[in-house]
Amino acid sequence: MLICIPDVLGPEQVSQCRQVMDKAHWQDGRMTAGPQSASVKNNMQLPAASPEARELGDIVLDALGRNALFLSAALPLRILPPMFNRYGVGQTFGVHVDNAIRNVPGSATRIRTDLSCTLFLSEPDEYEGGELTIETAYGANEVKLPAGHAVLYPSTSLHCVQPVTSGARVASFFWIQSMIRDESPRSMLFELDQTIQELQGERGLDDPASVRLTGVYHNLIRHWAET
Ligand SMILES: O=C(O)CCC(=O)C(=O)O
Ligand SMILES: [Fe+2]
Repeated sequence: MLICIPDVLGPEQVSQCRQVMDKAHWQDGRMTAGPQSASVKNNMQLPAASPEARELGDIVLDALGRNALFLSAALPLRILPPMFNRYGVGQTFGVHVDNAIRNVPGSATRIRTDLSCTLFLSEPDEYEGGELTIETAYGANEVKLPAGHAVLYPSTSLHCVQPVTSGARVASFFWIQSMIRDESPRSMLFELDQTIQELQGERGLDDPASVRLTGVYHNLIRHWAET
């Protein structure tokens, strides 16, 4: 399942991020890639330990923690510190799958990457190309979203970033270990949660059928979740 999450950051937060990124020192993106992805990766990144990456990462994490759609879709257990990338003209990231396990920089903690997320920080009219192409069972999806919007997709998917042919594309990207390891139960829980919220909107929070369904939702989480 591929989910677009609008307005993770508002316009002021996007411009705050952009100002910090404009002044930051960038490094070759291959520094954080495994051997297969390094061979197809050609972009720039903010060093993970840099003050800029930490400052911006906190803004993104804070926004994610308040985003009901993100929380419902990802059911996050751990989120890796957000990273930031830039593709100038001619830069691209060829087809790859993200590493299954990643170390949290500067700690012994490792996370399993269940979900990958790109939060767009450039407006679509600032660059040509640069679509994030995600392969799904139903074909390839090309994703290019307004600045401040994010796409969440299973880390099991093959994906690539098309070459940028004019302008530059900046984004935040990060990985999530979900409380629900597998895509299929996670998607069902998301559907159920969204449906319950719709029912509650129509019938009120104390509608008996919605209350029973809310019970089912939590009991399924109890059944499936790793904490
Ligand atoms: O830039 C993007 O949208 C995705 C980056 C990516 O796939 C990666 O760093 O593994
Ligand atoms: Fe990737």
